[in-house]
Amino acid sequence: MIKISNLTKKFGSNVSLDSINCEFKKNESIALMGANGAGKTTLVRSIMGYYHPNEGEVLINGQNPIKDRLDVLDHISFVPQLPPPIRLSIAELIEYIGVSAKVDRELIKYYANEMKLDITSNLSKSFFKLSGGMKQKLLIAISLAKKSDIIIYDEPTANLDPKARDDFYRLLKQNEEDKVLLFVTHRLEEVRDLVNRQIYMDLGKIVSDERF
Ligand SMILES: Nc1ncnc2c1ncn2[C@@H]1O[C@H](COP(=O)(O)OP(=O)(O)OP(=O)(O)O)[C@@H](O)[C@H]1O
Repeated sequence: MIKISNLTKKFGSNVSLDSINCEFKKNESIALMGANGAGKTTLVRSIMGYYHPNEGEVLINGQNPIKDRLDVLDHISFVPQLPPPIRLSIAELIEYIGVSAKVDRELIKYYANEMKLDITSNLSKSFFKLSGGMKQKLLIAISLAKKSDIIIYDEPTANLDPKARDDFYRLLKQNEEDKVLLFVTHRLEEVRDLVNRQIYMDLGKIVSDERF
């Protein structure tokens, strides 16, 4: 589903991705790990077409995420490390996602409820004014409701309390079949039951890649 060939991304003279070659296939759930600055987020962003590579390419189901951005993003659910500064109210955001990404609004509410996020009494509240954990819960609910082939999480649990993390991992376990799940994390112990492949990056390279 995702094929990364000889991918190099530099910022100035800093090589953030150094000739990465890697494939992610259906039913693979990958923990992507490595020290701060190893290149994990740059790799994730390259998969989503945020960056023009210096060399090499990414293909998602044969499509280029820069040239075919909208088509590619249609297949991806993504929750970033830090929630974006969205100024819409929760009701407006759900409506926007429902229309633009054709996500079932009721399913968003269902997953929000499963994540113990009280949407109903917060509908008019600005996303911006939610707590860090509430924002993350809503983004997770949207990511699950979108029913994408590819789910990418970049350290999504930092703001979640232990109960919410358990809820999240339970829902994810129910949703991983027939998908690629790419999970950037520093806490392997939390996702060990969820993943079947473990990749370590260091200095922009993949230094270990194990399936189990
Ligand atoms: N937009 C950018 N402009 C300049 N340099 C960048 C940019 N994004 C990332 N880098 C650099 O690329 C390298 C890899 O950063 P990246 O964010 O991919 O690391 P990471 O593995 O996700 O780290 P962390 O675990 O801290 O999130 C770092 O040296 C970082 O400074």
